[in-house]
Amino acid sequence: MDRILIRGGNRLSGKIAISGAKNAALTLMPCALLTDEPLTLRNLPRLADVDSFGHLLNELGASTAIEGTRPNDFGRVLTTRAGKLTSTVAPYDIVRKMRASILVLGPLLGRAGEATVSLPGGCAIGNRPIDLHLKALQAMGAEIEVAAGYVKASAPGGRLTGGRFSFPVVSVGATENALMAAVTCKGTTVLDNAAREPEIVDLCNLLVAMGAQISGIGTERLEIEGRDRLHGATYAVMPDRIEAGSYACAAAITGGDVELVGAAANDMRATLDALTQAGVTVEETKTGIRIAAEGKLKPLTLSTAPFPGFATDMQAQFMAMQLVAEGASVFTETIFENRYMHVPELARMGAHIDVRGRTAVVHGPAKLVGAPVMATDLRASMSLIIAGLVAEGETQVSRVYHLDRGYERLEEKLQGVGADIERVGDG
Ligand SMILES: CC(=O)N[C@H]1[C@@H](OP(=O)(O)OP(=O)(O)OC[C@H]2O[C@@H](n3ccc(=O)[nH]c3=O)[C@H](O)[C@@H]2O)O[C@H](CO)[C@@H](O)[C@@H]1O
Ligand SMILES: C=C(OP(=O)(O)O)C(=O)O
Repeated sequence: MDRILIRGGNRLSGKIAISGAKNAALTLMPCALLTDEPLTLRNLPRLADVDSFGHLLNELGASTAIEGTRPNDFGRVLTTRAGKLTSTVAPYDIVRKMRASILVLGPLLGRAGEATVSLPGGCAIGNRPIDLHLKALQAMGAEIEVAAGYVKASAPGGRLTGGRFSFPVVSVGATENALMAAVTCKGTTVLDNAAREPEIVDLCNLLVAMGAQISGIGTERLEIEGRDRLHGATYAVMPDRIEAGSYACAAAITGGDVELVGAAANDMRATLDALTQAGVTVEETKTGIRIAAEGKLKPLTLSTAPFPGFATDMQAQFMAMQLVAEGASVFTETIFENRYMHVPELARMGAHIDVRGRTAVVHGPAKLVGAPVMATDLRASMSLIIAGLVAEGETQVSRVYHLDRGYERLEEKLQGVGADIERVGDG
């Protein structure tokens, strides 16, 4: 199994190209199931999750063609055509690899009037139930049964009907599933307390490009007028705000000066505000965002929240960055119940972090020393890389398949700005 080796101490400087967003790609790809015409997505990142989603679409009868498969290509173009669905079953073998597979439920039900999707189960960061996905679809008339590890859903008479649903908790995935079903409904659907993440806006914009009628885009109330038919479209995936934020933390911890080329500042204000509060210079440039750090970082108090709040997907990377800040930083994780798995691994490198329930106190500054550490989930893995950039000696990160789910060519991008980092195989 591959490992990543980092020898700490290099200051990062230069430019990093930001890839298309994983979490947008994974909700745009299932939209191909909503039409018999081709859907072309540009700026698709080269990631394990994107490949798994392509396999799932093919399993359902779609044909996919990817351009830009040479090793040096960034931003692939994927054309998917689901002319005729040959199956409405998303099997366990594929779903277990990628939780986002649950996002075929809404579009399959909308287009075919039926869907059978394996329950995604929990994952390292929490239980992650899907009750709100199901309740939102039930509000559109879906009949749902959960048995033997599968969700079996059908639309009476073959078509969903518009309904009203208010999410008791903000859920990105449930809002996405509800939207993709609502665009096919007979009549109007109103979704209240909907998620407002930029990836939801990206999804709405694609659906509109496919002929959907949605008002309230970017707000917590979405009103969707169902359509008899959607058509194909060509659409570019938004830049990855979490990848950009991760490299911002990497640059800042090394006292570096890096331009995140292609990053969209409006999608990541809470991240940029937190960097500014830590004493990092954040400057919007013509082509992206410049991150420059000098001197000691200041401690932070951060609490995760749905957008526009501070993203849970940025918590681990900020925690790593704050290891070198002058004083105690306080983190509160409000979205997922088990998202501090990086803490014991960071402790192996010399970090002092106290966890009490949802709160973690980071006692900085720590003297970090390289160690063998284990990646436990995607963003936790990135926090180990960030700490490794300033640790004395060599840090070895194992289980790098977590990183490959969400960071396109991580080593290459970090090498390009001066990091001493490489991937090695066991053989
Ligand atoms: C592929 C993708 O886009 N993943 C993102 C998505 O995950 P995902 O869509 O799974 O996260 P949600 O926004 O749904 O989860 C938010 C909270 O709602 C709870 N919940 C969710 C659904 C449900 O039916 N019932 C329920 O109780 C969850 O347990 C969690 O506590 O948003 C998360 C929150 O920003 C991010 O961390 C993930 O990176
Ligand atoms: C938690 C994440 O992803 P997923 O929902 O795909 O597990 C993430 O991107 O940080």
